Amino acid sequence: MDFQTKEYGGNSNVAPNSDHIIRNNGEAVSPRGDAASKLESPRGGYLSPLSGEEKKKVFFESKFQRSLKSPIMSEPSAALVHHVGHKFHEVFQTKQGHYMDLPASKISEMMKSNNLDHLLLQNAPTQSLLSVVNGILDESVERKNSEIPHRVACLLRKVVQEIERRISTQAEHLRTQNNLFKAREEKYQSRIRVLEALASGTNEESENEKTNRDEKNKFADENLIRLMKEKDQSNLEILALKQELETTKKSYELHCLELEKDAKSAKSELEERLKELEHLFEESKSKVKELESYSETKCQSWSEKENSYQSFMEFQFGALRELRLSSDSIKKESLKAKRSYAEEFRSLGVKLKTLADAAQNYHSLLAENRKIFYELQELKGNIRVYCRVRPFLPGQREQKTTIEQIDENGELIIANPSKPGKDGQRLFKFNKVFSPSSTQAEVFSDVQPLIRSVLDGYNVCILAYGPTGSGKTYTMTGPDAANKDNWGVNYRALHDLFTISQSRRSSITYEIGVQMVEIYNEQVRDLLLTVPDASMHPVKSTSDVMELMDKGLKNRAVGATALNERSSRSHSCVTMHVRGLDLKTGAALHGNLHLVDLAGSERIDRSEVTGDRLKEAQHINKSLSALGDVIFALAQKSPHVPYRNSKLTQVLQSSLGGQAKTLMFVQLNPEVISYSETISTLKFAERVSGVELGAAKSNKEGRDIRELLEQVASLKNTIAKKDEEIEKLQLLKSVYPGTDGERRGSGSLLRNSSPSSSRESVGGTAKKSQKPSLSVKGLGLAENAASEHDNSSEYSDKHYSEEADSRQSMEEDEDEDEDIKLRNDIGQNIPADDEMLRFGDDADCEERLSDISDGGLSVRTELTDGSFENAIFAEGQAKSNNSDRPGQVSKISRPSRKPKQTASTTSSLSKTTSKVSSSIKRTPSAGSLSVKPPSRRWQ
Ligand SMILES: Nc1ncnc2c1ncn2[C@@H]1O[C@H](COP(=O)(O)OP(=O)(O)OP(=O)(O)O)[C@@H](O)[C@H]1O
Repeated sequence: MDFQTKEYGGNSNVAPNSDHIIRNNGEAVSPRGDAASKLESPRGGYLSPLSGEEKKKVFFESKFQRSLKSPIMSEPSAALVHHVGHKFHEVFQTKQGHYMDLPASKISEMMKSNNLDHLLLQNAPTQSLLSVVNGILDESVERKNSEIPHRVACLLRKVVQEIERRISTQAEHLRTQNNLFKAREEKYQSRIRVLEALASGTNEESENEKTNRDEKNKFADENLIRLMKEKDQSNLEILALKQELETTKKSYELHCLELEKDAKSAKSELEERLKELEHLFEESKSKVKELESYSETKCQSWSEKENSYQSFMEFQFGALRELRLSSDSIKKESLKAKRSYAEEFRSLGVKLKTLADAAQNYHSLLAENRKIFYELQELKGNIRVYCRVRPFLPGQREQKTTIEQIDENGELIIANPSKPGKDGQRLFKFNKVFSPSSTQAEVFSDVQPLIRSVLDGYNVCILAYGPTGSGKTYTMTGPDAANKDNWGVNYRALHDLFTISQSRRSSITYEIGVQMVEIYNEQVRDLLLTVPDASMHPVKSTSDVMELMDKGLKNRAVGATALNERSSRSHSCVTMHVRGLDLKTGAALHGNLHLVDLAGSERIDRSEVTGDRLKEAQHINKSLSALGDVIFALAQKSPHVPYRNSKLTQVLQSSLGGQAKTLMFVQLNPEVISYSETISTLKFAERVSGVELGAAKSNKEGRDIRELLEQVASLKNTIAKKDEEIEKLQLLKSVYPGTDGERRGSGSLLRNSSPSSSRESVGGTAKKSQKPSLSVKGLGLAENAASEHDNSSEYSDKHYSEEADSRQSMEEDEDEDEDIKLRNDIGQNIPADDEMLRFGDDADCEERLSDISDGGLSVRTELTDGSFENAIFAEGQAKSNNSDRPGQVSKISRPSRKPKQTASTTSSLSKTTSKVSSSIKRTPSAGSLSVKPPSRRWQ
């Protein structure tokens, strides 16, 4: 039975073939799926315009195909058929043509209704089943015995049963279809009948109507074709959509697979994570457990601690209670003690007040006493000596110094670099010592009162003495291109003079003139003019003076030495002449101010000079030596002072020996290399500070010396009274220890003041003969000395009369002869470069003023054999010794300046003197006698 052939029987385009099956989409496909055997669809690309019958057939066929696809047909879908058929062939044709050899197990498996092979059987295409049947039958035919094994028979039966089942199903379906067709046919028949009736009823209709109907039919046919086409189109679209759906399904499946894969990997990941988390959870659990146990132990220990603290606190509270009790009692005790202390303090306060009052009294007395002492000093006229130590210069590498100590009270300790320790130290005392750090302003502040006294009619002389490069010019003038801050004494003094004179102009009118000379190689030169006479320049202001001074400084002879790059090779002297007129009283006054920058006192061997420089140095040293002689003579109160020995001493005569106020700056180099120079300079300075010039006297009219002496006497009485008071205060203070310093101070002051007053009575105010001795005409320096007699002379009158000159020169000649003799006798003709050292050498014999009392002076002379000899001079006695110079204590132990009184002619000298003289003979000079300054001796 070939139902498919039957179905396609009417289609001329399709060759009915039992090897073809109908697919779901209506295509006839060979069971092998061969594309070449693909049947062309009646609605395919070969579609031609169909007749009405053909259209009906096509319509029918499509319906039939749909019914074949319906679930009534047990034929599986084309894809399934293809798949299952393939599988089915695999099962049965693994050994082609050997159905008989199929294993029994396989066949029995296939028999089982739930087995896969059974399913294969059920779903296999009918053609395949038939080919199996045919195959089996062919095999049995081929085999001679035609025996079919039981298992194959069973299989055959099964296959046949399946075919039967299908056929019966198909038959059933066909019947149903047939019935359906019949019903439809009837329906169409009735319609046809209706149409025929209609057609017969309209036979009479006109030909036109027939044409119309034909047209309508034609139109309907066309519509049908169009619809059919549309339908085909729709079918194609549906097919495409289906295919699309298939591909979408596939991609969806793929996507699903991917998703599934992702989900699987995510799942595995999550599972791993979960495992990890579980692991962590486990770990945390164990940690929590650990922590719990730890906190438990902690809790235990804390509770233990709490207990112990509790007990400790209780103990502490107990102790605190006890402490409070004891502190209360201590408080009470302390209050008691406080009260008693307050009581004691009160009484102490009362005592202290008494003491403070006493101290205040003491201090005022002290200040008063000091003032009196200074006044006395001024009246006494000692040459003031200020020492100034130069700092190390920039670039000076050697920083070792000989300056061991500088005290405010004017003490200076010099250390010998070759003798370390106390043994190598030497103490000097001056009015003031300025350290290297002292400023120009500080230095000037100590000079200022002297400068001011010039305007009151005093003569003032300020000298700078010291070795080369020690800062003499710096102190007097200032450094090169100095500004106001580092102006030296000169500029400041002049500035001060002008400032004060201006401030006093309502009561006194002043005229000021300036001179500037230098002494170079024993010649006096005017620095302001090129002529030898010193010119006097009236000046109106500081700037006038500064201009003149700058001019003068430029003219000054300077040269380089090994010790100083720009060494002053001359002594320079700036002199200010001040004349004042009191507008109220009509009194006239005149004062002079000498500002002297001495040439450097260098050792020739150190300065390494030759030729002209050597000559300069020799002159410088000679003049300084002459200055030393004058100082020595003044210190010794010698009746003869050798001013005439040098131009320098002549220029300074009035300042050194007159009633001028004289201040000497002793400049020191701090370097170790300058040690011997320093010592020599200091020894010289020491001598200078011991020189008494007598009371300074103002060159004011109507002022009498006697008044001053009376003043001194009354001052002495006042000092004596104050001393008594101080002694009383000291006694009072000794009751309250802790004020020793003051007591000591007072003591020292007592020691200073008392002998000075005594000494005053001896040394007193020596009135010295004043001789105008300067040969330089018009210099006016000697005017100071002659001022008492010269008040009426005109300011411009600078010349002394011929008569005076000749008289003076006779006297000077005598003095000079005497000096030369003396110098020859006592061996002073030592080399000029070493002359100043005469004052520095230690004497074998030392004269000490051991005790000074009001009535006289006791001189204690240390003899060479170590014994001492005392000589006491009363004021009268001294006077009788030297009627010209009352109170002078010269020639006690000093060898006579006369040749007959020297050590070589000892016959006229006393035993003591001869002893001293013989000791002096052993020293190179008479100047080696050491006369200590009063300030040092009295300590
Ligand atoms: N107090 C000081 N502060 C700073 N520098 C100083 C001081 N004293 C001196 N000097 C410097 O030391 C050097 C030498 O000083 P100065 O020329 O004044 O010495 P001097 O004693 O006048 O020398 P000479 O005798 O050779 O003329 C200069 O350069 C100077 O500026």
